[in-house]
Amino acid sequence: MSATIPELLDPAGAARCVLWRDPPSGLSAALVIDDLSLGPAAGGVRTGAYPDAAAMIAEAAALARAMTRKCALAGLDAGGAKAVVLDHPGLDRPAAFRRLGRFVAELGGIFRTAGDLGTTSADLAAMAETCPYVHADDRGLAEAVARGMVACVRAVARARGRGLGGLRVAVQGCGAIGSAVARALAAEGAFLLVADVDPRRAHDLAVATGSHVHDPKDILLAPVDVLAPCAVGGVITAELAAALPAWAVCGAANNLLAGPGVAEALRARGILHVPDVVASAGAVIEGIGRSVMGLADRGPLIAALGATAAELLAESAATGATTEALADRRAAARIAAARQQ
Ligand SMILES: NC(=O)c1ccc[n+]([C@@H]2O[C@H](COP(=O)([O-])OP(=O)(O)OC[C@H]3O[C@@H](n4cnc5c(N)ncnc54)[C@H](O)[C@@H]3O)[C@@H](O)[C@H]2O)c1
Repeated sequence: MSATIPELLDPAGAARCVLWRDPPSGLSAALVIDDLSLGPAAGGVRTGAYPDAAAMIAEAAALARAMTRKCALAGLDAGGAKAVVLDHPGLDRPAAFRRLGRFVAELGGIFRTAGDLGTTSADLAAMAETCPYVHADDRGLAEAVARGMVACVRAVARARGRGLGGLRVAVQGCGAIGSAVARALAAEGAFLLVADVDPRRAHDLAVATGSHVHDPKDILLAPVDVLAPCAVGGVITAELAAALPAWAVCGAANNLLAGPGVAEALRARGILHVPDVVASAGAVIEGIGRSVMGLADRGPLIAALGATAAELLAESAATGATTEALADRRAAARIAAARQQ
């Protein structure tokens, strides 16, 4: 990748990028702060293998942009950010995450963080030893995502005159989020197929929820009502959108559409789509609602995600615009209003 750092960030936004290195622990990390118009920037720490620094920054920038939209849509006093940590054989995880915590603490609270794909509970606990701006209760955050997802899946079901009982849902990914989502949907009587590239995780979740394990290679094409991708992003491509048996897509994986034309491909086929910036917002509502906004009860904001999903679906049906475009417009309007104050 030969792009410069400014080219990797959102050209319309006021993004900042910080690179951190700590040779003794093997830490290499990038932070992108996308927007601070509504308050401190919120976003998790993702840990993964990246070919180079440009790839890390590009991923952080795309995820930070999505966090800005997510916070704005959820009514939070927060902007968006994302940190990514390079996973490699020389990474001393406890030392690296303690060091990362100190780096984040130096920012004085403009970046509020938690877990994300590939970052473990132990990593977060190590980070929280050195940083007061880490929400280390990843289980509580996953349960908050699950509550928001249930509200959004209920909204798509209602749009088809259905309830959650007997609804067939395919859940891709049985990690922190996929597990919590599957448990919550199973408790509401949904019929679940679950899949993970780690067969043990899928098996354990299926046993715990009374659901069925599906082959991870074709879970996206499973003959279900609702597809719920809860693993990696970019899984809904234009080709998949053309072939999808499900009549709705509602997943918590961040940036789950592979490109800008995919939302329209789904809409053109009549597939109901809840943008992941709405469906997955439970965690950031829980974290920011408590630590920044001082809300004793974050439940109403999480429940409101279902109402937002229903409004976007209804507006999309009435206007022909995609739910993704409508969500973008709402988020941009709230941020523009805040910038004028
Ligand atoms: N953790 C949070 O608070 C949070 C909040 C909102 C959104 N999200 C998003 O939810 C998604 C999952 O995050 P998580 O925290 O559960 O991560 P995780 O690392 O705990 O779990 C991810 C799971 O997906 C599996 N997986 C990876 N690729 C797969 C594939 N191709 N097919 C099937 N399974 C696959 C992994 O084996 C793992 O079990 C991510 O996109 C993340 O950005 C996370």
